Amino acid sequence: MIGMVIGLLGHRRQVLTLCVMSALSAVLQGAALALGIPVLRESLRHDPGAAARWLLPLLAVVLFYWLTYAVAENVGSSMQPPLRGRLFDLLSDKILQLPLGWFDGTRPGQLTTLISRAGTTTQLAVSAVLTMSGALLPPLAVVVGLAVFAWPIALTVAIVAPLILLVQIATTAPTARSEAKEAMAEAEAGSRIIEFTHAQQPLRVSARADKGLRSVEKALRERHSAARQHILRTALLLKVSGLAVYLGYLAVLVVTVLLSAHSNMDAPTLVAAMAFAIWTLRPISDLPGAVLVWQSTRRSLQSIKDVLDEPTLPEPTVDDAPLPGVPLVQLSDVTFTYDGGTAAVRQVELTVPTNSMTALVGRSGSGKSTLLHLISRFWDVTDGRVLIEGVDVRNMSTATLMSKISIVPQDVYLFDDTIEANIRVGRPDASAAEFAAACRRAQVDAIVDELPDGWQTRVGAGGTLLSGGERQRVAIARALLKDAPLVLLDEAASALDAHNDAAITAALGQLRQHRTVIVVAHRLETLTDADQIVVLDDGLVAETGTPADLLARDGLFAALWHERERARGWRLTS
Ligand SMILES: Nc1ncnc2c1ncn2[C@@H]1O[C@H](COP(=O)(O)OP(=O)(O)OP(=O)(O)O)[C@@H](O)[C@H]1O
Repeated sequence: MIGMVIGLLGHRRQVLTLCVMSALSAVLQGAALALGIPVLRESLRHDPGAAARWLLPLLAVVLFYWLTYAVAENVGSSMQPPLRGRLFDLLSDKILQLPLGWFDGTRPGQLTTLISRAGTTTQLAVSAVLTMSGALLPPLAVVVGLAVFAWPIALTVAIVAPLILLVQIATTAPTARSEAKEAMAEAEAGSRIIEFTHAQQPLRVSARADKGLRSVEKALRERHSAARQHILRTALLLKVSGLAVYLGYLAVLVVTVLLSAHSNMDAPTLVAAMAFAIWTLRPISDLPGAVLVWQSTRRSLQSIKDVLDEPTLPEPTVDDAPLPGVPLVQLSDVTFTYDGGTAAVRQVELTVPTNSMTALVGRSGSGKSTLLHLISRFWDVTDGRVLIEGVDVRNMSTATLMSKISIVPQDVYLFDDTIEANIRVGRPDASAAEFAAACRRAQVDAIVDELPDGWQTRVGAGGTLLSGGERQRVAIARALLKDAPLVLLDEAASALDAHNDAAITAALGQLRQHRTVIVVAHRLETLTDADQIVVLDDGLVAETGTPADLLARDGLFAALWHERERARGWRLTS
């Protein structure tokens, strides 16, 4: 684990100083106790002079012990903030480098748990070093001391102590397993509770709230049973290891009795040796707890290491220069397969002329969002090339690529901050006039008029104070303010209210005036307004053309169009 801490977090000198000082102080603690053996023996012999002669070295060892322990503790506590800081730095740097696609699914939840536990992990790693050395080394030093005065008793301890350790190791392994199982059950129960709170609306609408509750109850029951099993195993471990230690005491007593009968060792030597031998076995009972802490800290460090080892997308050292006069976006023979899945998009050819609007259409799962993600390099293509201004996105730094793209996702995430701060994320140094113009064009000022504190209204975590359509308008204002040449927009799949629908149509109209827009289109207005429609079917481009051409062709687009038209009760008039 020490190598892992150094490998992950550096601070080699402090970590090694901590280990050396902890080990030294533990050995000195044992030596101080070992020096107590002759003091006790000479006192029992009523020879205070001889006993006093041992007191001076004893005092020197105690002082050194105190000094090294103080240094170890000081190093341990003073290295906590830098270790924790380094861990947060590493994790946050990694978050910035990980491909955006990595954050799909359950990973953000796991990352949150890791980050929230990171502080405790470094603390536990340091205290595990102190506890382990304190439990192991002093008994060893005392055994060496015992060997000088009463070797048969030292030999007994040297045989009994490893046996006690073996018993403890045998009982610690299942306890470690039950601890890991409990941690997993706890994480699962946490996820189920979060899911249950988030899914209240659909659950109640479908009158299935009890079903959601049942899954929470099941997870809680499993967590309860895992916790119970862990408590039982821990109790058993403590009892069995306690019993092993008592049997060890008994062995020392038996050997002492045998020595009193069959050896010429005097009573003071026997009593002193026996007392310290019994003491030697005591700290061994602290070991199981220390080993459990050691193992769980190791597991936490391993999870952190796994995240840090996640592959990042390669970054070029120098960006390729954009080519003049080429279409803004070109996809050439693009195929992409998610880990372990089948190809989500296949052999896609797509040209998006500068300052045009391209609408991606297709049934659910046909690959529309995947195409948007590949253009913004959430992932690298499996085959083919994505070109922006004629440059392969793999030959562009993330900063350059992101300066060219604004993304308006379907589920817009807003920070728990004011509405103004959320829009200014697009371009923090925008002037007041630029900010006002972007908000007007995205029709956000109409939203703000209704809010209690105007632009300074806080929108809540994720933006829950606003409706989905309003959040998209805020994201469009961000995109207008950022002024990137390419806007990738994933329209909300669910129907918007009439007011938001009209506002989004107007905002999109503003966006497309000076920018290239690629939109995953769910609304008929967007389809009518698009310069080009690309219809995807099971990852393949099935049709490409203007809305009128495709309707005339009466193929997949026409079928999708009529489905949506029926759903809205609309009819194409132009
Ligand atoms: N992160 C992922 N890991 C694995 N498979 C994925 C992932 N995201 C999407 N897929 C799969 O890739 C295929 C294309 O999905 P994609 O989300 O691009 O389709 P879509 O047309 O945007 O669908 P929708 O309209 O429902 O959003 C689907 O089969 C989907 O299950």
